[in-house]
Amino acid sequence: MDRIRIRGGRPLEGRIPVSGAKNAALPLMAAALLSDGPLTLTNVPDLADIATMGALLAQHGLEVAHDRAARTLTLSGAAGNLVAPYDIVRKMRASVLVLGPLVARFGEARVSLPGGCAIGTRPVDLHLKGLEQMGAEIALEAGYIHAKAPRGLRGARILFPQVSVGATENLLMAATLAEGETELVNVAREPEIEDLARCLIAMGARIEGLGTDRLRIEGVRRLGPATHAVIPDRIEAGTYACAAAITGGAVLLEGARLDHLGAVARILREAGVAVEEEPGGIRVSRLDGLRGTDVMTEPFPGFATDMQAQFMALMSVAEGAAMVTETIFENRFMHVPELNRMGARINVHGASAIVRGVPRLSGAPVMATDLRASVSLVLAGLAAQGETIVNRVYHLDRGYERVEQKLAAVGADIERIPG
Ligand SMILES: CC(=O)N[C@H]1[C@@H](OP(=O)(O)OP(=O)(O)OC[C@H]2O[C@@H](n3ccc(=O)[nH]c3=O)[C@H](O)[C@@H]2O)O[C@H](CO)[C@@H](O)[C@@H]1O
Ligand SMILES: C=C(OP(=O)(O)O)C(=O)O
Repeated sequence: MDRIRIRGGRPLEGRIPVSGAKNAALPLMAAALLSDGPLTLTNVPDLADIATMGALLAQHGLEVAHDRAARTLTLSGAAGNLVAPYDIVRKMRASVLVLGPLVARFGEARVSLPGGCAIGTRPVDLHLKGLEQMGAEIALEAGYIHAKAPRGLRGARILFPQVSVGATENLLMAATLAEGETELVNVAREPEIEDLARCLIAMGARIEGLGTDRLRIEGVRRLGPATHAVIPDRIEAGTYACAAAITGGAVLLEGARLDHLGAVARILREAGVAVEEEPGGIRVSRLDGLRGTDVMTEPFPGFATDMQAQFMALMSVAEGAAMVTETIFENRFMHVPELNRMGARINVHGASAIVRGVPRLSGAPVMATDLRASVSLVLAGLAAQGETIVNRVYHLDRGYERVEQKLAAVGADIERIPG
């Protein structure tokens, strides 16, 4: 298994290109099941998760043409096999996003239950209840969700008791081919949802309410071909903003969008980081010292849970204390013991962590069990004195494209050790 070696202490200076968003690209790929295509996606990041979703769609029967150099993915054909097997779904929870499109288009699907993961139990009850409201019959059999709607789905008014990104995406896709009107209320407003809706509209779907917490979808008989550019990855941008800040550097995040950062930009500014939009992207630089700043994760436009671990790494070297409260996932503090091994002073009390800033972290061998926890250790390593080895790099490869190359290009002493 590959590892990453970092020798910390170098301020990052220069430009970092921001890739297309993983969490936008994955549902967009699932949307290809709704038509014969071709659906051409541009600005697709080259990541392990994209390869996994490509393999899932290929085994459903789609033709998947991925031109990595051109960052383009073309998906065409109709699904012949309606089963999403455990072996693929277990690798990536976003696989469950094939459920809505398959049932809406083919009247049936068998999708492995994704199960829990390192950050929490992550049930899919809201996805299933919504599909039931649209007329699907759902049974759980041998670890699989079996959904049937032989006469197709019908429009419904679905009120989400809790904001869910994945359930919004699954039901939005399903509703595009349902008979009649669907109203989705209290939907997630993450930029990835609007990106999906725009692509569906380009395919011929009728959707209103983009960017709001209420989506109205008038079902159509069929969807057609489209070409769509994936939005820039706001979490990758936020991560590299923290990298610049933790090293006392200044970088231009090429292609990043300030309106997609939501509360992340405001909180970084409160912490003493300059965040300014420029024609080519977002410029981030640390002003004087970092200030301990409290933060609570919330659905968009609140502070993203996917930025919590990175911000905690930043706060571990800030002046004063910060309270970091995680409200989305029940177990998303696995980075804490590892950061503490690097000299951080963090205590967890239930859903909150108190971070008491220290003047300096020290390098250590570390590992993490999920994507954002892993990258928070990379950030800590960039600021730490001495050498840090981050193990289990496959977590990073799920969501960060060429992380070591992008950071080395702006002055970090970082390399991948194949193994
Ligand atoms: C591929 C992708 O885009 N992943 C993102 C997506 O995950 P994902 O779509 O899985 O996250 P959700 O927004 O659905 O989850 C939010 C909360 O709702 C709960 N819940 C969700 C569905 C459900 O049926 N029942 C239920 O109880 C979850 O356990 C969690 O506590 O949004 C998360 C929240 O911004 C991000 O951290 C993930 O990076
Ligand atoms: C939690 C994440 O992804 P997933 O939902 O695919 O696990 C993430 O991107 O931080």
